[in-house]
Amino acid sequence: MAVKSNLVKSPSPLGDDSFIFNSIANLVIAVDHRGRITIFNRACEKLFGITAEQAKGRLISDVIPYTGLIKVLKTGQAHIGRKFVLGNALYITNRTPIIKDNSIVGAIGVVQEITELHHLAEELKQVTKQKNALESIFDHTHEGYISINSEGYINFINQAMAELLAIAPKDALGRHITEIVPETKLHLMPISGQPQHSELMRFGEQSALVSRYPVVKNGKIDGSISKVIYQDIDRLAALATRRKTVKPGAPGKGASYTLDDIIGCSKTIGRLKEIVRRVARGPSTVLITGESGTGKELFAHALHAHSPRCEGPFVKVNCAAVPENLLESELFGYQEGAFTGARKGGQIGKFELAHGGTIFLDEIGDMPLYMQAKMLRVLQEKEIERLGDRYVRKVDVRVIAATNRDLTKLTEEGKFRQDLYYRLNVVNLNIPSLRERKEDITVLVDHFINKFNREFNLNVQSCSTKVNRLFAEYHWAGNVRELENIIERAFNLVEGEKIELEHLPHYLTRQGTDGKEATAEKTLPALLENVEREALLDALEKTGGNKLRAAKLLGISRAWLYKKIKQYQIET
Ligand SMILES: Nc1ncnc2c1ncn2[C@@H]1O[C@H](COP(=O)(O)OP(=O)(O)OP(=O)(O)O)[C@@H](O)[C@H]1O
Repeated sequence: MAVKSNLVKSPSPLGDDSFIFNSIANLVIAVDHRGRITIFNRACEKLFGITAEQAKGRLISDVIPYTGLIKVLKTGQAHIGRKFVLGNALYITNRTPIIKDNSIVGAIGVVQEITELHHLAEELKQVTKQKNALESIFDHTHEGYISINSEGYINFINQAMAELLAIAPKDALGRHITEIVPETKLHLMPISGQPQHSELMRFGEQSALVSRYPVVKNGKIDGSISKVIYQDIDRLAALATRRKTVKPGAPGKGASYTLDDIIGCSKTIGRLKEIVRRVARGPSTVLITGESGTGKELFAHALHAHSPRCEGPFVKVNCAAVPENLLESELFGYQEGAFTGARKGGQIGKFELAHGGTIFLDEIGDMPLYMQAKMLRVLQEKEIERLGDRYVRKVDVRVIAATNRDLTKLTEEGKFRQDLYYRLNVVNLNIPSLRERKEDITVLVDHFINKFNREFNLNVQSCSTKVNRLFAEYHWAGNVRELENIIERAFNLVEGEKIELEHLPHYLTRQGTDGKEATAEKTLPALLENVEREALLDALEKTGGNKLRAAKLLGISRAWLYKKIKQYQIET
C-alpha cells in the first residue's frame, strides 16, 4: 500500500505532525508556553480516555493534574528518566523544554510503560540472588563439581573440585577441560549423551568416584557436568575394613550448649559456671584460656546462651584454620572486585554475620600480627571495613576469644600485641586441665557413657574398677576431649555392659599394666604424640576419610594434616 506523504505542510511552531506521533507506541504530549496542550497522541488518548480534539487547547493541569510538564515549562530544566505509577502500571518519562530563539516556547513529554521491564528486572534480581546462593552452596559442599559447554570449555567449577585439581577456579574457567584434566572423558559426553555413574578415576595421588551427566537445554545436549563424590576412595576403603564395627552417626557438634551441658562436680567448674552466669549478662570481652580439649568452646557457647544476645547469632572463627591471606576477608568480608577471584556481589564477613550476637575467635594466639592490629580497631571502635570498600560499618558484636597458648609469653616474644591482649583479657576464664580436677572424671565418664549409649543404641552401664583406677591415674594430656574419644573408641569394641581394659587403646593400658613402659610413655611429648595420633585417626574416621573435612574438624590446615599423617605413618 502506498503511503501518501504530506509532511511538508507543518504550519504550527510546534509542528502538527500528529500522524507521526500517532504512530508511536509511547505517549507523546506537548504544551505551549502557557501550558496549553498542543500535541496529544493516540497513546495518550487511549490512556487518558479523551480524544486529541478534546484535549488540545486545554490547560494540561486540567487534563493531567499532577504532570511535571508545568515545572519543566517554568524552570526550563529537563526531567530525564523519571518514573511514576499510574493505575497498576509503571512508566518512565523524559520531559524537556522546547526552546526557540532562546526562549521557552513549550515543553514536551515522552512516556514509556515499563511495567514488564520492571518485572523482568525484579526477576533478574531474584535469579541473581538464587545464583549467588547456589554458588555459595556449591562452594561449601565437599563434593566437587565441574561443568563444560558443548565444546568442552569449562563454564563452572566449585571450590572442592578446584582443590582436587590443584587449580584456582578463575584459572580453570574458559579453558578446555582436556587442558586441566587430560584423562577426562567429560567432553565426550555431549556426543554420547549417556550419563556415567560412579567411575573410579585418579587425580594425582588420590582416587575418586566420578559421575558425569549431560546438561540438556531445549531438548538438546548443551554441555555436561561432572561430580566427584569421594575424594579419596583408597582411604575410605582402608577405613571401612579397619572399622567394620563402627556404628553410623558419630556425634556432630550441636549448634549451641548451655551451662547444663558442661559436666563437672569439681569446685573449679562450679565456680567457673557461677562466673559465666554473671559475666554473660554484660557486654565485656572474654578471653578463655586453657589446654586443648578442656572445654573452652563449650564455655564460649554457654556465655552466649546465657547472655541477652542468646537470640542473636553465635559465629565461630578458628583463626588457626583459615589461611593467613584469607583471614581478613573471612572476618570482615569483601566487596565485589576487591581482589582477583573475589566472588561476584562480594561476601559478608563473620563480624557482620555475628551482628546482634557473639563472635567466638578460637585459637586467637595464632592470629597473624597484621590482623591483630585490625582486630584492635574493631574492639575499640566496634566498626569494620570490608576489603575493597569505602564504607565503615558499625557492628554490635560481643567478642569471646580462646587460646591454648600462653599469651603473656607470646606478647613477651613480640608475637602477640600487648594492647590487643589487654583489650581481650577484660574477663579471663581459665579452664583447668582435667588432671587438676580429677574428681570430674567419674561424672564425665558417666555422661559420655549415656551419650554414646544413645548414639550407638547400646546399654553400657559402667567401667570396670581397673579402668576407673587407670583413668584416675592417667595424665590426660588431651583433657576431656581425650576422655571422650577413649570412651567412644571403647563403644566400638564393647560387647557387654562394662568397659574393660581390653577396650581401651594400647598406649593407655600399657601405662596401667607395665610400670616400665608407663614411665617411658609418661613423658609429655610421648603422651602428646599419642593424643595427636588418636585425634587424627578419629577425625579421619568421623569424616569418612575426607582430609579437608578432617583438617577442618581438627582445626588445622590441610597441609598440616598431610604432614602429621606422614609423621605418624597413618595408613592411607
Ligand atoms: N565439662 C565438659 N562437659 C562435657 N563435655 C565436655 C566438657 N569439656 C569438654 N567437653 C567435650 O570435650 C570436647 C572438647 O571440648 P572443646 O572443643 O570445648 O575444647 P577446647 O578447649 O575448645 O579445645 P581446643 O583448644 O582444642 O579447641 C568436646 O566434644 C566437648 O563437648
